[in-house]
Amino acid sequence: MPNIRTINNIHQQGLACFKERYQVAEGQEAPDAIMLRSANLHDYDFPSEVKALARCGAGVNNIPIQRCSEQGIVVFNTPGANANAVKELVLGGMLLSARNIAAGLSFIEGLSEDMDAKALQLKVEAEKKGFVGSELTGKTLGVVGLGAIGAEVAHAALGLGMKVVGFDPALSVQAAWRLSSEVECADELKDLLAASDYVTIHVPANKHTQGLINSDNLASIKQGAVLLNFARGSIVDEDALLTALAKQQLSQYVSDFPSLALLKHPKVLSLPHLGASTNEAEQNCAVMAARQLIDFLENGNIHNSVNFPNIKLSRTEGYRIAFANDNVPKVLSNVLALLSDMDINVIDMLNKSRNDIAYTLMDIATPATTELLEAIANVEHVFHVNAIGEHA
Ligand SMILES: NC(=O)C1=CN([C@@H]2O[C@H](COP(=O)(O)OP(=O)(O)OC[C@H]3O[C@@H](n4cnc5c(N)ncnc54)[C@H](O)[C@@H]3O)[C@@H](O)[C@H]2O)C=CC1
Ligand SMILES: O=C(O)CCC(=O)C(=O)O
Repeated sequence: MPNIRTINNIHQQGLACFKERYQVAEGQEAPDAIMLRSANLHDYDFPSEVKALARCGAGVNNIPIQRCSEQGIVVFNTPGANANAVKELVLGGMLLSARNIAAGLSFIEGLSEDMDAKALQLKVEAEKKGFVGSELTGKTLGVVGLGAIGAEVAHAALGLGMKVVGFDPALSVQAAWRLSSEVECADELKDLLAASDYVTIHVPANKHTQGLINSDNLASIKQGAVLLNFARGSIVDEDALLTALAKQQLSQYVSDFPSLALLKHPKVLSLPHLGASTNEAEQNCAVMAARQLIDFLENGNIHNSVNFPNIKLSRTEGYRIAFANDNVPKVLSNVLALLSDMDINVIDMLNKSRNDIAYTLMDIATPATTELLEAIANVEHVFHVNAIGEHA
């Protein structure tokens, strides 16, 4: 029975996918796979049994991808499964800032209950001029990153009557197909920043996007613009942000990632990483992650991995083995020669590669023995081998 270790709060519907065929628990010993959300695994010791990690969510900056690849651990995420939840909160963030909602709420909270009803009305009507906002319709929204979330935000903003400018030099063909032609594409980030009343960031956090919004780029931003960050804190350089706020270059920063330097800043609205915290998104992510893990553990198939190639080989007959190797010539032929020497017939086979990693699914006529698995593991450049399902 395969073991699944959970880290973080994983939606019950996702856990239910494993049925009684799996042992699933927080702190589960000898896990075949780990399911998690935002926990930081950079210093985590992966037990030797771990074959896969499933991140119930989009961002994988909390996972040491390179180390996982080296250990033959397939890392999955759940693209798009929480995009609607983030989109709705970004809209909330724009409205919070456009209509001074947080300031209005704290004004009301600060009112004395000792007033009579008439005094309360007079106070409210007298003070409301201090909270006058502006409307989103007719304003320009700049969307940095037009993937699953960026596209949803762009479309919702068009629906509110905003003009939308996007920037995404690495946009996938699939993402381009789902994007409305009403979204104007900027050639340079600076062009987007100069044109936008609101700028919202939806790129992954990685070494290329760290400090993407820096003093150089902020110097181009339209005077008084609002910056929204529901992607990751590290994408915005904090010193540059504080300077831009002090110089009124930016009027507000709305972020899902509180930091000590910004905590009490009057022009910063911070939320406690709530972008994906809806029942629907948590369920979508957990169910998608669980299904991907099950297909991997039971069939070796890979769908939505961030480090291994996508692969799907239908099950017909025979006994399945999977192996991963450095993506260099001769490995497959060496493994096939070995099978031939051992008089083992191959019924079906599929080999895919992605960057430095090649991965093969093979259905053989007889159950894989320990001897066979060890022999494949010893082929030069093979770094992981596994018998899938029932074997000798
Ligand atoms: N606040 C929250 O709770 C959540 C935050 N996120 C964050 O949002 C990020 C984006 O999520 P998705 O839209 O689902 O990912 P996605 O992979 O669908 O889209 C990301 C897009 O960013 C683009 N991109 C990458 N580098 C870029 C750059 N330098 N400039 C412009 N575009 C660039 C990519 O080409 C891609 O189209 C995640 O990586 C995660 O960090 C995601 C879900 C929830
Ligand atoms: O699990 C969560 O609440 C965080 C989601 C998130 O940040 C992501 O999907 O990248």
